[in-house]
Amino acid sequence: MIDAALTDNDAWTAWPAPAKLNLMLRVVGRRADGYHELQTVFQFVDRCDRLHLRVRDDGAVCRAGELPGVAAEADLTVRAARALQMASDCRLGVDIRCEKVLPMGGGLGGGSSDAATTLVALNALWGTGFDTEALARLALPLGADVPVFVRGQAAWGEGVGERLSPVELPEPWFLVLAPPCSVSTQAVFTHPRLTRDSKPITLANFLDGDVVNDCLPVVRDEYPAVADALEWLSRWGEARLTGTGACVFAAFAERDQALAAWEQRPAGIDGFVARGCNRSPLLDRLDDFSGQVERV
Ligand SMILES: C[C@@](CO)(OP(=O)(O)O)[C@H](O)COP(=O)(O)OP(=O)(O)OC[C@H]1O[C@@H](n2ccc(N)nc2=O)[C@H](O)[C@@H]1O
Ligand SMILES: Nc1ncnc2c1ncn2[C@@H]1O[C@H](COP(=O)(O)OP(=O)(O)O)[C@@H](O)[C@H]1O
Repeated sequence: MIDAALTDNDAWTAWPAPAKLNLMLRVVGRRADGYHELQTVFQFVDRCDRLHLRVRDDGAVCRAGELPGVAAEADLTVRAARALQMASDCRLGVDIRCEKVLPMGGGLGGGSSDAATTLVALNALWGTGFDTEALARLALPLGADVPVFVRGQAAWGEGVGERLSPVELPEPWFLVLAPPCSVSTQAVFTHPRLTRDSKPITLANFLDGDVVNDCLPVVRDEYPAVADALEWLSRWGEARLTGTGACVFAAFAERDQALAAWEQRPAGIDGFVARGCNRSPLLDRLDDFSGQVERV
């Protein structure tokens, strides 16, 4: 258990929950339960939601603040905290405030990342002592994308995204555009025209430039705002869809190039420029925190 000085009084701690990009995504099959078998490459970007956590000694898990359209009981941060409590018999509780920066339902995995950050941060704050493997197992029932955020390393993913192998990739700058529409992951995966039998590829094929996202044709046809954003972005480089969208992105060697493109964006579109990272900012924060605890 950590020192009382770090859990006392108004001791809020802040933790980053970064976005991910799917640098490619192939749908290679469908399981009996309806879930799809994927091949994907995850990389983080240094654009993050910020979670504020304050340990409580009464065991309650309370959300402080609102998240539009998400009831407290459905909030992935609350569900993650409860999952950790159940797995550990921990008697401590937490107040959770999420400073939302990432667009919701955009394929950037913000909700999944919030859940992963809650698991990792509370494991440290509550002193529950799970290792990364155990936390990743707790993460999967919360969502297919949660384990990669717990592990915090860019990864080649298979299965529903839970079979992960760390990869070292170039870390370019990305211009990410968030078209003004929301795409339902479930609607894409149940779409009759979704390709579900892509031939599996290898990491070497991906590194050689095979960066197809099988969800793209369906999403582009059904969501004109995504089609427009892709068309505009393709002036600057290879325009890709992350996950099931709606966000699209392109890579740039230099930050200034990405910012120059961003300056010329079409009116009414949101987005940001961020750096690709193979190591999640969450791991750096965890190292800082652990160093702090050791010094107390
Ligand atoms: C497609 C991906 C790629 O990274 O990203 P997003 O676009 O959502 O960010 C993920 O696999 C999404 O993961 P996540 O958003 O956690 O999905 P879940 O909540 O587990 O599933 C939402 C719904 O999508 C369908 N689903 C999801 C994943 C998958 N491999 N096959 C599916 O058929 C299921 O119908 C499920 O009910
Ligand atoms: N803390 C949370 N942050 C964002 N979304 C959440 C959260 N908790 C639950 N959700 C739900 O998860 C859905 C998917 O969110 P998100 O991870 O942002 O998108 P995506 O899965 O497309 O990358 C949201 O539309 C919302 O209903």
